[in-house]
Amino acid sequence: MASIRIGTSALRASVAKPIQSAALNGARCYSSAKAKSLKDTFADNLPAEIEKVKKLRKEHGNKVVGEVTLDQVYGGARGIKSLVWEGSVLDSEEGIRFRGRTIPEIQQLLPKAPGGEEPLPEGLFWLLLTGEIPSAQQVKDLSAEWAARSDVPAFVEELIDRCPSTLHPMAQFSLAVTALEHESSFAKAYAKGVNKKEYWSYTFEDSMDLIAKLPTIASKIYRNVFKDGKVAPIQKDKDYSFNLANQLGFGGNKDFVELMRLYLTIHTDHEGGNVSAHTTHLVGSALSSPMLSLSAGLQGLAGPLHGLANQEVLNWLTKMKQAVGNDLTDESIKNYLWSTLNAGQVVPGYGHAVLRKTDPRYVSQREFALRKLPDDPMFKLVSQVYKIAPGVLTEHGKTKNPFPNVDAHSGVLLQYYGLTEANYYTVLFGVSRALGVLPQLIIDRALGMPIERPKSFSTEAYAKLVGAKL
Ligand SMILES: CC(=O)SCCNC(=O)CCNC(=O)[C@H](O)C(C)(C)COP(=O)(O)OP(=O)(O)OC[C@H]1O[C@@H](n2cnc3c(N)ncnc32)[C@H](O)[C@@H]1OP(=O)(O)O
Ligand SMILES: O=C([O-])CC(=O)C(=O)O
Repeated sequence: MASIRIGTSALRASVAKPIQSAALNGARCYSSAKAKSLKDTFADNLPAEIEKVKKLRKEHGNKVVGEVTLDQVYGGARGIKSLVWEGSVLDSEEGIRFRGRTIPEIQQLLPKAPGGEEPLPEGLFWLLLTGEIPSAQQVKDLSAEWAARSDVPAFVEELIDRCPSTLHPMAQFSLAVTALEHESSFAKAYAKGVNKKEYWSYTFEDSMDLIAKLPTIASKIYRNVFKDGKVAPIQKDKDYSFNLANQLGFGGNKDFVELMRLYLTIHTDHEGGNVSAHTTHLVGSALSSPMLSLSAGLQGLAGPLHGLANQEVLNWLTKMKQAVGNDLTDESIKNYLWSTLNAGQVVPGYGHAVLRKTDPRYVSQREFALRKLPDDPMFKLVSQVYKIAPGVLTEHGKTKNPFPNVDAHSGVLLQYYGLTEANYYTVLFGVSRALGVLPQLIIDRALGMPIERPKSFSTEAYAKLVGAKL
């Protein structure tokens, strides 16, 4: 015990100093007099976290954690244990746990807005980064801090204004996030030759700035492409989800604001292997700034097998209604599912690389719908598809998971409140995903994680490896 304490305090000294010097170097700190700030909380916990990993590796570093088959190599690395992700772990049957907590648990535990029912995503960001449930005051301070950092540089707004409205919102989003590189304190500090031990502090500052600016950027894209181009200013005394809802033009609807709080909370993190999280981590491992790393992750999220599936689901449902007309019987839905499969297409919103049961994120959205929009015809259609699709997909016999994922439900909630433009939906997913992948980037830098570089072989080389003749 004593020796761990000595080790920890020595580490604490070596980490604490650079934090101070980072602050002196101009890295911003908005710590509250009332409650311990997020940065201080993370910094105080860091020496013990570093020590934990050091000890684990020292004592067990040479233990085998898995073996890899040739099928896994050709099968999208499914199931290969090769990443470290602290924020969440995904169980194939149970679904996601954020720092050990299920979605219903975080709905209970995380602070809510006054009069609100859903957790504030600020709280989940705190939990993902520190492993601790923040107090209501800490979450309030974080909302205020993000609001204070929300100004978007004029050239980024102009860049968005210059995009043709036919450029997909996700391409505009990742473009704008890439352009924020101009503001990166990490990139500037690195260029000046900052000490490795200070990387995390600048990564933290960049991540906070980046997250703070996303509602204005996301809303600018929405308002430019679909409305009058005007975006309301951030209200400094309001929470992140209220501001996003308000800037999109839906701030007057309390239920939509609540939906945003739920939506931004549940879409954050899904362990490290999904395309957006893994890409952000991979690009970040080259010490690219948080802006460039997140932008890369967003570009992965924009693929139809990943986050873009939420737009595909609503489009698919709309096409089904057009094809089938008002006769939405179980039989006609079944036939439509088969026509999708027989055309060699996937049923969007169904299946998953890891999950083998209904996604608990789907369940939490369904519960929201049952409370707020039980009679909406699109919700009823989604529910009817939920009854039929698993059976059809099972009979089809290809997918390992015939149940719905998060994307099967999100669009139907948004369209109910008037956000009907499906090809915008993944931008909202991206705002939330930033809150999940950036904590890990900060942790990666704090733990000094190395550049990622797995081994590849040619088919000939693999054949040789397994003793096959081609
Ligand atoms: C936030 C998220 O990213 S959640 C996922 C969002 N994506 C979607 O909803 C798109 C539809 N779903 C899919 O395409 C897949 O289920 C994925 C991409 C999510 C997972 O892919 P995999 O892990 O490869 O799934 P799985 O191992 O079950 O695939 C086996 C076969 O079933 C097919 N399959 C999987 N899901 C579906 C589906 N929903 N509809 C039709 N076929 C499917 C695969 O295309 C694959 O076919 P192939 O052998 O001809 O290549
Ligand atoms: O885990 C995955 O592969 C995809 C997913 O659901 C997510 O990233 O949210």
